[in-house]
Amino acid sequence: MPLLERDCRRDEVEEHKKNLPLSGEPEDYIEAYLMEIEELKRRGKLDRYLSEFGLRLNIEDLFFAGNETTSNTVRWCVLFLICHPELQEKLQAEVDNVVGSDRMPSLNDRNRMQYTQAFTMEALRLSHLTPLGFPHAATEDVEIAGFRFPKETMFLANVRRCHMNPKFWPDPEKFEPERFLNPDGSVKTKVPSFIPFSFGKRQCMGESLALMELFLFMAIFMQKFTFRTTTGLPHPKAEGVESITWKPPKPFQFLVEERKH
Ligand code: HEM
Repeated sequence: MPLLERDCRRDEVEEHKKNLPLSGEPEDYIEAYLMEIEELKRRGKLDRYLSEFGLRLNIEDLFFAGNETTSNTVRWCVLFLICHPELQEKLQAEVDNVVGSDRMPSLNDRNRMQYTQAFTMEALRLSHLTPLGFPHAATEDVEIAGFRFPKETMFLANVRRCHMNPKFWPDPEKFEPERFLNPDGSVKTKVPSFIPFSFGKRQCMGESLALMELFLFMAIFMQKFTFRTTTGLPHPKAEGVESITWKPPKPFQFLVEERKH
């Protein structure tokens, strides 16, 4: 039996099973899933799509899809901060104005912290963490724009090309959060050629969660710390590890200084 099938997340699921049967609202995803299995079993309607093995794979998927992506985007954000100390000052001014230093930033502050949101979006654009998205295959023969694609043709979303296309992004290599702001300072909601979470039926399920997390990371970092290079000079260039599937930033050193309010 493959290792994944035998061991993956078994302990978490077994731990949750000790709380069953539950009567009230589920407290987390695992409880909700297990309760649904129980309910379908009771009604004689359990099919092969819901199972404990499926649950364990789902948990593994969520950890994989949500963990590396978000943590690498935070690393990109820190790298862009040390490349652009002047933008870091703008972010700090925004959090100081909106939140101050007596309480932690929260998601309720998000709508009033447009520059922080725009900075994060620009980091997502320029890092294009998944340069070609994830591969998908046609489930049947299709014709698109006059081209015929047989069943099982592999399709890739060219995220890198969309994010670096000068038609949509003048001077595309430049890190410029203002691209994501309307003239009145509000954040743009529909941005053509911006697909960090891909698009269509299989687009990232964690997009809203990721944007919430990234906002909180940036707002809290900027309230509490200043990030600098070890030389005191701006970091020369934000470079990633070049690969067609995955683009984390190249390793870099930095100093974290606590802000005195
Ligand atoms: C900055 C953070 C993130 C980025 C850049 C990102 C990006 C992506 C991309 C490009 C895809 C592929 C979509 C496709 O197949 O066309 C994807 C899929 C997915 N993401 Fe994310 N993601 C992020 C965070 C998260 C988080 C926090 C979660 C959940 C905890 C998550 C869960 C998923 C799942 C479950 C899928 C598969 C969706 C499916 O195949 O139907 N992601 N993500």
